[in-house]
Amino acid sequence: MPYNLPYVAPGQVIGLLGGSFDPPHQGHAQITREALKRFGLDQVWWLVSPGNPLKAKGPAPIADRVAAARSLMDHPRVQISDFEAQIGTRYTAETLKRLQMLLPQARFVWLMGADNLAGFHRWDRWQDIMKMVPVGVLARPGDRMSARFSKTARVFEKARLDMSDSRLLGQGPAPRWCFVNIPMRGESSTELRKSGRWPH
Ligand SMILES: Nc1ncnc2c1ncn2[C@@H]1O[C@H](COP(=O)(O)OP(=O)(O)OP(=O)(O)O)[C@@H](O)[C@H]1O
Ligand SMILES: O=C(O)c1ccc[n+]([C@@H]2O[C@H](COP(=O)([O-])O)[C@@H](O)[C@H]2O)c1
Repeated sequence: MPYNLPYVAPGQVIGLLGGSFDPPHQGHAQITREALKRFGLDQVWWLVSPGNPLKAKGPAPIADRVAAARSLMDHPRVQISDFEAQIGTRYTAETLKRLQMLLPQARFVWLMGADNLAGFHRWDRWQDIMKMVPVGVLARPGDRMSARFSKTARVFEKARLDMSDSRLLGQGPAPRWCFVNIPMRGESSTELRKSGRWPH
């Protein structure tokens, strides 16, 4: 498989969790386990970003973040990838376009925490992203309301799937998105960097 991507059988549903992972933490692990269950995913790939285009300060070296992610998340259905660094992009729309071209047999679902839905309308080609892949949103402490009343939630109101149908998210065409309430964890990379537990 090119770019060291895992094998994908026809029709498999792959959740993509893009992130800075600077550092990775149990909040990432929690939403990944919940996404596998709640959205009926076959695999989740953590796409370790070369750097969020909206964050002014660059993250720690990608090799360190990938290594930390691999040691934190050892799960048979989760893969850690530096695909975006390999193809030279930081933009999700471009990443999705390339993955869909490379793996036409796969069904991709974009995953994110509620904080990212709240600011999603600032992402490059955000409406195109919504039309390219279904989007699964996972509750995060403090962000449920801002996500619910976000511009994206309003513009794509009709494409929202009820939480009780979350397992169908990857089975139908985009645009469709689903917010799920899950047992939440409060960890954040910002807090871990401040506490000095990440040597960067
Ligand atoms: N505790 C958490 N609960 C729910 N979602 C989370 C949590 N932590 C991170 N996420 C989600 O995981 C993805 C990657 O997050 P990221 O790597 O930026 O971690 P972060 O803790 O939000 O980092 P930072 O504090 O540097 O912004 C994002 O979609 C984010 O919303
Ligand atoms: O494509 C964009 O414009 C864009 C803007 C902001 C964030 N993203 C992606 O969203 C993911 C989450 O970013 P972060 O820094 O919150 O972990 C990560 O994969 C980023 O590359 C993408």
